[in-house]
Amino acid sequence: MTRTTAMTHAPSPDGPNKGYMPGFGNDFETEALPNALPQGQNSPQKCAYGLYAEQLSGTAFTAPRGQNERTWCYRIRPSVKHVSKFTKIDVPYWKSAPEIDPDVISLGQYRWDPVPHSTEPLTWLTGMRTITTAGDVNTQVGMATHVYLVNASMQDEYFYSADSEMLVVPQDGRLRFSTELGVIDVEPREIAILPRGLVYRVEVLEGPARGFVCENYGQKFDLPDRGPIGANCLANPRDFKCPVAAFEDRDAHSRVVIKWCGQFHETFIDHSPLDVVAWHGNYCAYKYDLRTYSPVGAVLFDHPDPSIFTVLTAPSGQEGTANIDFVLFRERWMVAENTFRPPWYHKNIMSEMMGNIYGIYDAKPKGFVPGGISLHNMMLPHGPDRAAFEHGSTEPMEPVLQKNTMQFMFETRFPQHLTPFAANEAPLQDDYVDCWTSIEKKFDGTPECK
Ligand SMILES: O=C(O)Cc1cc(O)ccc1O
Ligand SMILES: [Fe+2]
Repeated sequence: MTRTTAMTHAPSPDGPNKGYMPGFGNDFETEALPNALPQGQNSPQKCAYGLYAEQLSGTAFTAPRGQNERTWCYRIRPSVKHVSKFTKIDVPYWKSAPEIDPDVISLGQYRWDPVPHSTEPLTWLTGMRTITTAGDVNTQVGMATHVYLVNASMQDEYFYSADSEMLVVPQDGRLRFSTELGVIDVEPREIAILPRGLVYRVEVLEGPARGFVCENYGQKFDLPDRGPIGANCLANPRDFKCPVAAFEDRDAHSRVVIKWCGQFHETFIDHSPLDVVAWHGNYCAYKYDLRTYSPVGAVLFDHPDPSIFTVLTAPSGQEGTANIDFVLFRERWMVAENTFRPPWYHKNIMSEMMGNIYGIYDAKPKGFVPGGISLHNMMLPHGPDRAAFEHGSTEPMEPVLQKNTMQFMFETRFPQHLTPFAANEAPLQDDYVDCWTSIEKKFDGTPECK
């Protein structure tokens, strides 16, 4: 995929983008101090303000031009000054693949109530609760899904994941990600993407905060090709927002935690590592407002595959078979005639993890509540519950505005394995499969539709 052009200046903080630069995968440039960014070259002998030049490579140097991502940072100290000796630490609820517990059965259809907020202080690190893992973090394939419960800000504490790109889907509360490349604030109905290797601190703007995370071990999320849909709709590139440069020149005893090959390590330094004064490049953190997603669907009959609602896709190397698809079910008109409009019954080679951001999901009018999760693993049958089937097969075929609805799916080609937390501690609904038990046999050998 070929990327679009550069923003050459930061938008006004009062303009429509309020401190963010619009565009997906753009080659951005931004500076928090005038003329901090060298022009015409990356590595001058001496940088302005005594800054150090440093490259952050998000792809192999030789990745094809359309995929090649890197950012040049002009910073108060090189990153190597932001680490000292590493010590391994325990972050017991944050798991990585392969994590296959012999006592946990992942084969099944599962649904959870929202994981309750905690009364104990929990940060982005201590509040991460892994639900499933898939693939292998060491070979950079697959993913993990998490619920985060955050009610405490990180103070003089920073984090980066060498393992993964993190897709954050808030469901409750508001968070601030102060990153090396600038500040991203997110709330429910928005998402944030934090690239592999980028250092950040997470603060609570409005708590307690809860949401979902997809930790992508593989190739980065990209916009899906639109095929015959054409140049517009679904997620439009200009609605992705990347922060302008912002830096901290602050001395304080600080802890940096690094996730690396599934293990966590800490190191202590005497200053804030968020010291990038200016940067240019196309490897960056960004956010996206899910309300700007323009769904396209069937306008006459039948129910298309849910891939029609893909927001972002992370390729796996096999064309058309994603490591992860991030799919959004949002408000839309249902107009198909002579059609069973809810999702059809289904057995899928891909594994479907779903979360409810708000409202009612048409296949499950009860039980799949905001903050809740469901998992329909590889080749396990699922579909509308009895109430949804009865409604969908008898409702008048008039246009219906499906209101108050926003759910998402992390769909992966790899089977997902439940963590012991998901199986034993999280509020698993023991009776989930009963939602299909009372589906009637309607067949009686006569040809009439029942
Ligand atoms: O609810 C699900 O399982 C997700 C889903 C939605 C849809 O519209 C069609 C198929 C599908 O798997
Ligand atoms: Fe499905």
